[in-house]
Amino acid sequence: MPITFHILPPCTELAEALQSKIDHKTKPLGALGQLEALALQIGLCQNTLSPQLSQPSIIIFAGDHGIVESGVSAYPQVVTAQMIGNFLAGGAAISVFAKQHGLNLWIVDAGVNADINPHEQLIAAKIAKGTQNFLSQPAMTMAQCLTAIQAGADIVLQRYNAGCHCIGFGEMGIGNTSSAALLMHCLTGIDLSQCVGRGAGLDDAQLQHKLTVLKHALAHHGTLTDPLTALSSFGGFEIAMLVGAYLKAAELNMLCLVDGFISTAALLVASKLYASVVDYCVFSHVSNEQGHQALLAYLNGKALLTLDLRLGEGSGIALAYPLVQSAVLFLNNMATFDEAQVANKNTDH
Ligand SMILES: O=C(O)c1ccc[n+]([C@@H]2O[C@H](COP(=O)([O-])O)[C@@H](O)[C@H]2O)c1
Ligand SMILES: Cc1cc2nc[nH]c2cc1C
Repeated sequence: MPITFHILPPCTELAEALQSKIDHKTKPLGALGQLEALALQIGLCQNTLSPQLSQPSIIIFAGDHGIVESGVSAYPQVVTAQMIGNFLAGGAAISVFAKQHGLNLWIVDAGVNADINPHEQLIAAKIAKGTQNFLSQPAMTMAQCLTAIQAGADIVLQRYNAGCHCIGFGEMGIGNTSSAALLMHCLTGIDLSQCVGRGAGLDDAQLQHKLTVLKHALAHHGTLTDPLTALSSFGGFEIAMLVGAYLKAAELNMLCLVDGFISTAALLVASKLYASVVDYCVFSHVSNEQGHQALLAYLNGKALLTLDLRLGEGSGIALAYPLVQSAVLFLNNMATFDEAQVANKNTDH
């Protein structure tokens, strides 16, 4: 890959000590279930027995998609730019939930088809005003794709340097479930019909049309199995930036929170470049978008929440964040059997 990341699997040296710390807490062995696995993962990612969720942040990458002119979304393209206004004004679901949980929120213009006014929470990184329609040409050039990956990585490095060690990535882009579905099909081999869903809200007939359009796109490009070629052919600028963001976060040993279908498809691309990136990721929820469950299974991911969300914009991350917080808090603050003078499990029979 022309851009290099240095991603190692999390160091397992502390695994035994972390498990022992978890097992000595005042609870039946294993009784905190998935939170125990989460605490262990966070400790391993940060390589410490006492992890911290400093400056937890969500970054939303936004971009527009040329394929929208082929009628694959229930909503018009202009919604992407309008929702950026809503994010910045504090009126979107993610604005409300991020504020509820004390999460910093940043919005990245990765390639929205409009001029966006400067704002203190806006990061201007526009590659172009939307991608090309991938029905008959690549969505972007390879040079644009690499620039976007690097930009996503640079944005994460800035947050890291500002003290952030726990980060989640959301996305906004009318049409981007079409990109995600094609990426999933090309890189997993799962049948296209299993990867294509209703997105922001297609009816049955519209869903059939979307599947037909995406089949035509595949017929034009062929089933691309090289991750960067698939990404530049079918991706959005926001998806390419997400790829760079995940890879940089993993390189920096940051805990990475994953949102819904599109965010997970971007992680799939990243994992085909560097498999260990997934070890740094926590899957916040299973989206209602057709394909997400199979995609999580492909990545061996176990999601924290099943709430039938299909919103994107990092909303599942914000909702799952209190569970991540609870995992860290029990590991750091719960009493051991000795400290609380509680009798431990019988070992004499
Ligand atoms: O996160 C998800 O699982 C998810 C599922 C369906 C739709 N979305 C959001 O809806 C938009 C894409 O839907 P569509 O139908 O325009 O491709 C985009 O802005 C996503 O954030 C997100
Ligand atoms: C209104 C709206 C809000 C969204 N947020 C993320 N994707 C979205 C798609 C639509 C259509």
